[in-house]
Amino acid sequence: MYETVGVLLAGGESSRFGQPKAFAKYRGRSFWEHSYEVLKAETDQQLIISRTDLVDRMKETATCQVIKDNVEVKGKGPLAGIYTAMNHEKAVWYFILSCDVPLITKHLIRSLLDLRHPTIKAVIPKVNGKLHPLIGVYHHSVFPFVEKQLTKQEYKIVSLLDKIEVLYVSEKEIGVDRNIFSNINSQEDYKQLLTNDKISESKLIDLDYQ
Ligand SMILES: Nc1nc2c(ncn2[C@@H]2O[C@H](COP(=O)(O)OP(=O)(O)OP(=O)(O)O)[C@@H](O)[C@H]2O)c(=O)[nH]1
Repeated sequence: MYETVGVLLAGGESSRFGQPKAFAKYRGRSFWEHSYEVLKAETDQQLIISRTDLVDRMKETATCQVIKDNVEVKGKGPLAGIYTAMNHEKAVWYFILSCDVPLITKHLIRSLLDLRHPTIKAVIPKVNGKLHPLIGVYHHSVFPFVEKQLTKQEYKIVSLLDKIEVLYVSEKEIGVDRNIFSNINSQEDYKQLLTNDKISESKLIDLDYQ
């Protein structure tokens, strides 16, 4: 049994994005590869949970197992991905990470893992009052709660957080910029990401030039 398994959630419909967002490119790499890289650096083993039609493409690059959601929970959203991962690979802790946060850093993953404690079941960022349950640490004992929620067709992850002991931590407490939590749902979000990037890159060039 591993101490920490990094779970990359890369399934879902991407209906707001209009195409599988896991494969959108940012700085020369697919979104999912950005999440995979930080998990690989900070966890003992990694697992990617995705859709049947995307699994083969990810296997070309990933050096961990890439599996599809369990058939009985398929199409039920991120909670289904968490269920599939916990059911497939036994670990003490799981770092759950979505595939649509391309600014994510290893430092953030490590900082959240460092906050694990025997009396809590999850460590979740709360940024400017907004929860980020798909960038968080979960203890294995959360699994029965996940299972029960799916049985009751209660798919919201915030409902899960209401039932377990959670340590909420702000970006200020971790000492990171809130931009790294940006998650890309729509083409508008994506355009914004690329626009911001060009601005920051040009700023860097200007600074170098001075
Ligand atoms: N394994 C798995 N991952 C999922 C599932 N649904 C969403 N995800 C992942 O969870 C994260 C958040 O997904 P959302 O943006 O809420 O949902 P989505 O279905 O991808 O996109 P929308 O259709 O636009 O809501 C992303 O990393 C998705 O890849 C699912 O059913 N299974």
